[in-house]
Amino acid sequence: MLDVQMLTKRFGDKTAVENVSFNIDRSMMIGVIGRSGAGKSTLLRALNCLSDVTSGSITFEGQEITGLKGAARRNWQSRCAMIFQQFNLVPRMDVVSNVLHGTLNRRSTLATMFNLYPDSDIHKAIEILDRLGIAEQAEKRAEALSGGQQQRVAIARALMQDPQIILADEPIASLDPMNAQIVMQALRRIHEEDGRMVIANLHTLDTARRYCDRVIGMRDGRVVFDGTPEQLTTGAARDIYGAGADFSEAATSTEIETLDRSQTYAAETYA
Ligand SMILES: Nc1ncnc2c1ncn2[C@@H]1O[C@H](COP(=O)(O)OP(=O)(O)OP(=O)(O)O)[C@@H](O)[C@H]1O
Repeated sequence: MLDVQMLTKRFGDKTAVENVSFNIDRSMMIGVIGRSGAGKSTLLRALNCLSDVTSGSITFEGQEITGLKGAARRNWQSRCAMIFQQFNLVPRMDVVSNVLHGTLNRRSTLATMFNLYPDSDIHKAIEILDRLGIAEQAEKRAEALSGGQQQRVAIARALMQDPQIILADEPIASLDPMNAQIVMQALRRIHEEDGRMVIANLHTLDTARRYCDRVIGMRDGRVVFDGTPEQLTTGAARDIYGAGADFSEAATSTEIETLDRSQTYAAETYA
């Protein structure tokens, strides 16, 4: 499906991604982990053709992605929707209109200028919001929603494109543990129910372990780990994060685990 070979991206003297290779042969949920500056965002942006690569190749279902221009590039970008840490919604615009923005790639300039959306698209947008549990927020301005709700609006906007791949760049980094969990569960469901591939940059080890089928660990632009969550031992994590023997996994964990523990505790207490 997705094949990345010897991908390199330099910014002047700085090599952000260096000779990265991996092959994903079926749709799965993949977590990319590593320290700040390891090259995770640069890799995702290259996959989405948001920035040109220095060398190497990316192919999806046999099609070369690197170097795509114009309409071919836009077509690829609509097949692999991107979600960002800061949601990138239009704050003053209502939720449904934000979601409908996901259809921009396939609408005429005139329709876009006059905000003309076919009824079928509006129904689809509401269905997707409903699926993500936020249909009742449809008429509100995006800025009036919580961070977790805004990220679900961003996921809904991505789903409007009916993408084969969802690329999520630190999708939960700005969220509290409860909302982080809701957003990760939404991404997991989208993968399982729709068969879409999800590739998410994650800053926490426990999130990658919990939600992903495969984890790619990056350090200084290179892939230093590629395996299942079970293979991601403390020793492997230490390599990825370049930490010493005193490495503590807790340092790369959010409070999600704590939250789960307290939920289990509550469940046990009230059982
Ligand atoms: N546009 C740019 N110009 C110059 N250097 C850049 C640019 N984008 C990224 N870099 C550098 O490339 C390296 C990798 O950055 P990147 O943002 O991909 O890392 P990251 O793993 O996503 O980190 P973070 O989690 O902090 O976003 C960093 O050293 C960064 O400073």
